[in-house]
Amino acid sequence: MQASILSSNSISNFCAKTVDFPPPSPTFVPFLGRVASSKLRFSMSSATGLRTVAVAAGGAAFDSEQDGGFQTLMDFMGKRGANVSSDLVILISHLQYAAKRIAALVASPFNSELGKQKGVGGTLGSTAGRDAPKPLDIVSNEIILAALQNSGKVTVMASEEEAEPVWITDDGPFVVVTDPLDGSRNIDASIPTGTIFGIYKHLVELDHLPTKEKALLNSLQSGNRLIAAGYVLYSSATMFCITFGSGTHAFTLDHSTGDFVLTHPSIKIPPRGQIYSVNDARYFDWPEGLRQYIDTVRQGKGQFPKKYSARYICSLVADLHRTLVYGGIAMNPRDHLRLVYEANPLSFLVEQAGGKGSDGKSRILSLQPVELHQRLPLFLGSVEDIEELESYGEIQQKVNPGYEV
Ligand SMILES: O=P(O)(O)OC[C@H]1O[C@](O)(COP(=O)(O)O)[C@@H](O)[C@@H]1O
Repeated sequence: MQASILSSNSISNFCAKTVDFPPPSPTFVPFLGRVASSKLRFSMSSATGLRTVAVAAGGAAFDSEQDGGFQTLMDFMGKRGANVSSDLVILISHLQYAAKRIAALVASPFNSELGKQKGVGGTLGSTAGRDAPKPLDIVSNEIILAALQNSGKVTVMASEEEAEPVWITDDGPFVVVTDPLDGSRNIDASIPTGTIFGIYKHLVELDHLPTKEKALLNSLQSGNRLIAAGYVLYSSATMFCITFGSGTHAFTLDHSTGDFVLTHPSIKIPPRGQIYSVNDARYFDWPEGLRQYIDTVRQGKGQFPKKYSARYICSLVADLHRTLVYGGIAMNPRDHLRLVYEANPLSFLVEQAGGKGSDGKSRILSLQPVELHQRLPLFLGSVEDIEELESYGEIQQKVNPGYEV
């Protein structure tokens, strides 16, 4: 069957070609869905009939014939786009291994039994003994911690699942903050979940302090000191989305090889979307400004003269991933999400994609964390949508009655 994959009015970078569909090489498949939004170009090759040329971050091109059809996360870090230190390459390679283990865990037929044991047997306190089944977020925490330990590159890990930062080794060059399995409350319904992480430099100037103190201060660095951040989305595809401070790039897990393959180079969030994402069962606890904004865009009476749509998965990584791809706002206006583990890493990713991360008043990355598990309102998304929302004044929800669901 013949199909034209690109029309003549497509982005000027692309050459419109008629190719065999499905393509002769199955290795091409992961790229097909990205053609319109990425910087991939296609040209005909006499040998394979189809050749892929992609322009990665920093403009470095790779060629499918020379690279076997893909650019993996390891290729990207090692030689093509990110230009990161070998220490960071080692750390990320351990993190991607952890991500694959968690992806297998959340997809396991046995996970629902684990998930029901919330609050039992984990790091935060055990009442059922060592052999008790553990909830998935605790198991995920252990997987991440093991990966960081095995990397030899991490001094301290601060995790949403640990009351205190965990000191790992004195001479690791990095500090890692993480929410090992966000959205796990949805796991029984097979709704997407995600891992979030941020990477800072180890502050050697604090080395003289007692361990507890230096562990805490290393973990409380402001988001504008992040050197890398990412999330892993466990959904219909497992995606590893990362920034090293020069663009946001997403890689999709190829289950046949175990590689994360670059599918979304240099993500650019649309400057305006038409989607808002919020738990609007809380409408009557919202301040007037937020209610007015939502009422306005719902009716198509905002700065963008079309009615907005609502999407809310209640899984932050999934809600943000959709927002990066389609634009709009992903928000939680109450003091619920954590500055250190969620807001900072995700804001770094959003800013590197051209968007904004705000607490409704200030830029997230400029905030100085004062507590490890500090919570705050979070608004992430397209620049124009966030600015319009902020123009409504009070949008932070102060009433936080501790919802059960
Ligand atoms: O209950 P709300 O306010 O809708 O919050 C839902 C949010 O909480 C989360 O489940 C995170 O909560 P936890 O950090 O307690 O796991 C997000 O994934 C989701 O976006």
